[in-house]
Amino acid sequence: MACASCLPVQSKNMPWSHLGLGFAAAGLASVVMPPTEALCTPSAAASADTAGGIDLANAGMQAVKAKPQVIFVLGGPGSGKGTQCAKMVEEFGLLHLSAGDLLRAHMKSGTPDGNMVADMIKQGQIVPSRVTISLLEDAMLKGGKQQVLIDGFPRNEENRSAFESQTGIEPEFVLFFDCPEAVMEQRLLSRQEGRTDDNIETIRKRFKVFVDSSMPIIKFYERKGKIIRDEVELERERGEGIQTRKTQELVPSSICALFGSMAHLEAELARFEAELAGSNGFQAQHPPPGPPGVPSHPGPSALPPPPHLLGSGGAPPNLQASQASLRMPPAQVQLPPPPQQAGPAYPPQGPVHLPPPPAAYAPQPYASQAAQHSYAPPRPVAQQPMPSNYYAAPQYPQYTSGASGAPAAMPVYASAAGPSGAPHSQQDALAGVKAALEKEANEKKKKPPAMPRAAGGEKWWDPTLTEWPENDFRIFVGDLGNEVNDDVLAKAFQKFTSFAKAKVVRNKHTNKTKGFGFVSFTDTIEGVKALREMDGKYIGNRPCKLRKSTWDERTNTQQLNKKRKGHHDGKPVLNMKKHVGVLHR
Ligand SMILES: Nc1ncnc2c1ncn2[C@@H]1O[C@H](COP(=O)(O)OP(=O)(O)O)[C@@H](O)[C@H]1O
Ligand SMILES: O=c1ccn([C@@H]2O[C@H](COP(=O)(O)OP(=O)(O)O)[C@@H](O)[C@H]2O)c(=O)[nH]1
Repeated sequence: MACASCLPVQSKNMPWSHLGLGFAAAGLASVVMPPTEALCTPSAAASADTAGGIDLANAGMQAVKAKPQVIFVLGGPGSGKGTQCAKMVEEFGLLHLSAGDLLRAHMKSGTPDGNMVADMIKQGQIVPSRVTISLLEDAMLKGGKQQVLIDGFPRNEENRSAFESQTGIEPEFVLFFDCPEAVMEQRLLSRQEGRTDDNIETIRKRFKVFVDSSMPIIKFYERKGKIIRDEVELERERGEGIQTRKTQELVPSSICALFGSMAHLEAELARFEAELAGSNGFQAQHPPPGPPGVPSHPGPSALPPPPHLLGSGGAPPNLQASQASLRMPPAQVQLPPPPQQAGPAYPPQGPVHLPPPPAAYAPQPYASQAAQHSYAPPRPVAQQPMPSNYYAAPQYPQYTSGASGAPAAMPVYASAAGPSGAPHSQQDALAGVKAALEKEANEKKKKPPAMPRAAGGEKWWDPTLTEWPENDFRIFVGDLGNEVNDDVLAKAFQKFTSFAKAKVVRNKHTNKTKGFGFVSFTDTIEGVKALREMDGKYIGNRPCKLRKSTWDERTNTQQLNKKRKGHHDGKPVLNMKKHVGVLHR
């Protein structure tokens, strides 16, 4: 909570500017997010200036207002804003404020405003800005965090401009969950949170309001280059309607870029430059020159370790952990030969060659973290031998994109930014994220062959089908209890000598079993025998239901395409863009 004396000033006019010199400048915004009240005391502000032993004045840093860094999370009703925000909170420890939730809480206040809000929500209308913004402002102050996700706001132009003028805050970027209405409708109708607006009549009104009033906001931020769009990929899953995915890969890249660009990388770079231009002369700070003929170069930093390496005194545990999981081995930055004399004339100029990081350091997509607890433990960082003419740049959270581990943009040293090469704005970070996403999308296109699949009138490519033996006889096993896993299923069928593989199908997001699986046999006759013998037998604590899997009939490209009207040449015409499925049935 903010200190009492500051609060009235804060929530009215320029609420954040009095926070003054700050932790953002200390490079700690990305790592340490002290509660607002801590910053309201001169001593706390002073200690923030030197937190982690970094002398800001000497590092040549400028004071940065400690305004919250805001990410707007937008999308139609039911597009998954709340769901994905919860994941981001878990991953990055951000403050999540749902405008809708705040309004719903306000509804219960029984005040005239509260009653008005209740009516408007029931009608799917947008509540006047003054109400929503004051709720958001209060919640930001109370939340006391530097990075804030604002979910479901702004919903129209009036919301947007009022927020900006009232708080002085512009979003760093805007996550937009682009989801078809049919999917949103289905989700809202089964959301079952007892909301007065999750009925078909209001849902339709909300869709219209979204298109008429909120889409212009998306367009506005698109023009400013601030939109990060997450297009929903559809995937039909048995018994669970339409599922979507993808955000898990995109969001960490975006947030990572935000953290990186906002403060962390700037601080790292400032330290790096301060070191190079330091009054002691860089020869004194760096290791002895390399072998004859090899120009000497600056070595590892003599300055304090970067904040994310400070240990328990630094970041809150969730941030430490998530940053650790995003961390990469030190980049090797090839520097030009140093000048003859030390001094400010030696910031590194020209291009910097950053080798691609090993895939092992890619942040794990949420999907693969499903079975783990909130925070992935830091993975060990294998140090590579470093040639003597390389400089080990300080570690910082690298921009990696999703499971591919491909390096996302490196706006720090490589971007065409200011004279120091530092990223000057979130635009750089955003450009980095976009480049990373494009790269990732391109890499995905190049991914190893998947098998074509068709179900429910849709056709797509499914890479998981390649895990199975070729030309096998496969049985669909239904009615499995929750206790049946791959091992239990395998044990039930292992007595058949040509048994090859058993797999229980699980929800990618929750890892919960879907109650069915597949068993594969390399020999058809044995497969048929297993099918006859095992149908209705207990596996775990329930009798199973078996039938021959017809997956192969749906994976023959030529067959599929021949069936498709107007395509008789057998060329693949499946739409690969839409689906990356996990299931087969
Ligand atoms: N990827 C997804 N696949 C299937 N259902 C989802 C997905 N994301 C969210 N949902 C469900 O859809 C409903 C709406 O999601 P929610 O996050 O509340 O949307 P919003 O905040 O945009 O209105 C919730 O019941 C949620 O559990
Ligand atoms: O900034 C906001 C956010 C929400 N709402 C109201 O709250 C409802 C629910 O919004 P929420 O974001 O909770 O849910 P969504 O409709 O996106 O699922 C909306 O239809 C609006 O009536 C509003 O008026 N202003």
